[in-house]
Amino acid sequence: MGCSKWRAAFNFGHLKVQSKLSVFFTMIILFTYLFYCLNGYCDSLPRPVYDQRNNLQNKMTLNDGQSLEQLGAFNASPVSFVRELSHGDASSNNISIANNFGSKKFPQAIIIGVKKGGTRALLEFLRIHPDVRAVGAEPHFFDRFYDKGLEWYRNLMPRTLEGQITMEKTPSYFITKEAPRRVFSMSRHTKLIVVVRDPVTRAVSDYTQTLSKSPGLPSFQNLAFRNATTGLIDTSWSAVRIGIYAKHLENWLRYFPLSRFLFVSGERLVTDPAGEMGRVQDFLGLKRVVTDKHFYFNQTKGFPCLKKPEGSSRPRCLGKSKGRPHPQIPSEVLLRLRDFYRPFNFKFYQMTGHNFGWD
Ligand SMILES: Nc1ncnc2c1ncn2[C@@H]1O[C@H](COP(=O)(O)OS(=O)(=O)O)[C@@H](OP(=O)(O)O)[C@H]1O
Repeated sequence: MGCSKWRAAFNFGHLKVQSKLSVFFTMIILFTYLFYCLNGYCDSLPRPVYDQRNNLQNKMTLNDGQSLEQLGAFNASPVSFVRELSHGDASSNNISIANNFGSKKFPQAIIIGVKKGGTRALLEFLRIHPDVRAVGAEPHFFDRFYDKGLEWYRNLMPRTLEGQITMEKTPSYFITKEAPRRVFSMSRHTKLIVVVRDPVTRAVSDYTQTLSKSPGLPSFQNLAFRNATTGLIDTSWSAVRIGIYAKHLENWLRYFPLSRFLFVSGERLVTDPAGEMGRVQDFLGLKRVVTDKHFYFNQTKGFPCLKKPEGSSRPRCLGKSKGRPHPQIPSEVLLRLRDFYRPFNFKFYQMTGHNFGWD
């Protein structure tokens, strides 16, 4: 009797130890999995079936040039819990654990230019929209990293749910010869946004940026003129070349109809951000969620800033490299440059059907 009581007690104790051990091991497995995921390795786990299908579709895209939408890749279903690393630029390098569902899709809309036009402002304003998800940093896929392949590109994208738009911005696409053909072969339905700004101011802005990195840079006029006495403009200088918008647009129009483009005025993006954002949201087929309620004019910065940027409840202006004071350039130099751009600007107004009022 006494013996069997001990045996029962021992068995019971044994069971308790066993269940404690199994709880302990389950916890270890769970924590290891969580740790694994938080370090971003979940993506390297075997892919869900839909992903393999997309991979196949990508290969088909490369072979026959058909768009992915036609093949149904944009209708991919939700995937498992994965940490999302926001690809923000240095100023918004925040890690979020949100957005566990959805899939990485090719961008349906790209801000392709122009450098110093106000592209960062536009992207940050768009990111407030709940139906827009964008890569923060510039991927430079269609100009620098095309060799890495479309899968590499798609992997850079944030996850989106059905109805959300994936976006990126890389202003150098606009002046890259191969970019139109490459974007077209990804999807001919891609919406293209170009933020344009008075090419003279843009050139000075471009020069200011280079000067901030290389203080020993020759003067603006030294770089802008091939011959100072004749006033011949050096079109090989990128700060000048980028502003010949008509020439770059011609290259894009070989692949995309005008209806696929939206030209945003860089000037109006500063003076009337809500108005310009209304046009952008209409073009993207989005509800007009971003309105004048989202902006306030920051007197110190001299630019509109966001009351509530994406992922924050505090007002925020763009970083110091946006809205920099420009060096004083002699007025005759600016006038000469303005004369140089005039015919190109008119051609651009004709091509786009929009007078930007730079002349
Ligand atoms: N809201 C707001 N805040 C700050 N800056 C603004 C804003 N809206 C437009 N801009 C103008 O954006 C210019 C920089 O353009 P980008 O963002 O296209 O530059 S870049 O090509 O990505 O380097 C930048 O050029 P600079 O003034 O020469 O610095 C600004 O004039």
